[in-house]
Amino acid sequence: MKIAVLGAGSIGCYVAGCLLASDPTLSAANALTLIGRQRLYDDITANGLKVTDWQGREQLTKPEHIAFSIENDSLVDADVILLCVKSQDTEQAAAIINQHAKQSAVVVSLQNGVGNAHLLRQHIKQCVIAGMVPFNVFYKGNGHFHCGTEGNIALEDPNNQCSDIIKALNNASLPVTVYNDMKAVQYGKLIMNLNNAVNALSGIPLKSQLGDRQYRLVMAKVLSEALAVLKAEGIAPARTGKVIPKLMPKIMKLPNFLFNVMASSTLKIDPEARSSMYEDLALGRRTEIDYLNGEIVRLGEENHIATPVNKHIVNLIKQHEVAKKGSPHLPANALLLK
Ligand SMILES: NC(=O)C1=CN([C@@H]2O[C@H](COP(=O)(O)OP(=O)(O)OC[C@H]3O[C@@H](n4cnc5c(N)ncnc54)[C@H](OP(=O)(O)O)[C@@H]3O)[C@@H](O)[C@H]2O)C=CC1
Ligand SMILES: CC(C)(CO)C(=O)C(=O)O
Repeated sequence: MKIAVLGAGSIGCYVAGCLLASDPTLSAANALTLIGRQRLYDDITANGLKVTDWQGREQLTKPEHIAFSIENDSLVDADVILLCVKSQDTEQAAAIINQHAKQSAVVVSLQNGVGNAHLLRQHIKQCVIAGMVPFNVFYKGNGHFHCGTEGNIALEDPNNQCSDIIKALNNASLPVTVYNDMKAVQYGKLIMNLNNAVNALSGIPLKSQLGDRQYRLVMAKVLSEALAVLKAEGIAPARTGKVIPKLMPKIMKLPNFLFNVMASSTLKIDPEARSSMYEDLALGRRTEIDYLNGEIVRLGEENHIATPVNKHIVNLIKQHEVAKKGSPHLPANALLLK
């Protein structure tokens, strides 16, 4: 099996680093190629790929064992394409797959957002598998990618086309759970991802942000709006972490001492972890806001349900995307409409 990671950033490099470190035959057979940008090409071909996690994983793959390409035609012989670009780049990635990949390749979307697999199916002929990555990965520089939270990768596999990649991921200690109803899983993850923007605007690590009741009260409002909208759409988001989505607003409202008791058993999170949207603001990149809180605003409009807090958060993120000055470090009360 030849694997290509299209969009080698935080998730792509972490997954690739775990796969390469766990199976030396992948690099010996040139069976895993990362396709990404010059910036990470320069870093990884100089420093190698180091993957660590909050539970003590520490694996290094040396530069000479890594195939990193900035050319899209490196997709040509891939049997499995792990698609790890941001949602706003999916359509362009589909065009690249159309141009360069084999018809028999299986394209696995490891992206956040609920529409990527559907969009891919509209544009490419290859088999598309919807996936979901529950854990957080943060790029620390010098080829180092750190995973700061827990969880199994979720995949669908209706026609048993993923057994080899699932085996490889499991072997790399990236356990996979196969779901029949990925739509519910993706909406469950969307619910979790509504915190990405709050975290990016706060500018503090996820653990500190969730430990602060004022930010949690913002999240309670964001989540209540989202759950009302999904209910109107007839979507029951699956539980993707330890907490049932519909209980989340209540949990967010708990006083600190009760929240901390609950979090100590359900929320395993590295003190340094931050959302991918924080990283996007920090690096002056476009964020996925339109596909996360923006999706709730869109569904709210379709169902005539007001989503003022999500709307305000979408506007704030867009404002700070344009400013390109990183996180604005806003206090919680600035995330609520006056
Ligand atoms: N980071 C995290 O903790 C998590 C992220 N996710 C999801 O995973 C997906 C990927 O996120 P993440 O890894 O953080 O994103 P990154 O931005 O770190 O990685 C994506 C990389 O792909 C590059 N890219 C985009 N288009 C192409 C292309 N056509 N050819 C080659 N490279 C390309 C981007 O470059 P450029 O910046 O120049 O566009 C970027 O370097 C997102 O949907 C995200 O929501 C899911 C769970 C956790
Ligand atoms: C932090 C996490 C894991 C959940 O919100 C995430 O998906 C992201 O950073 O994009």
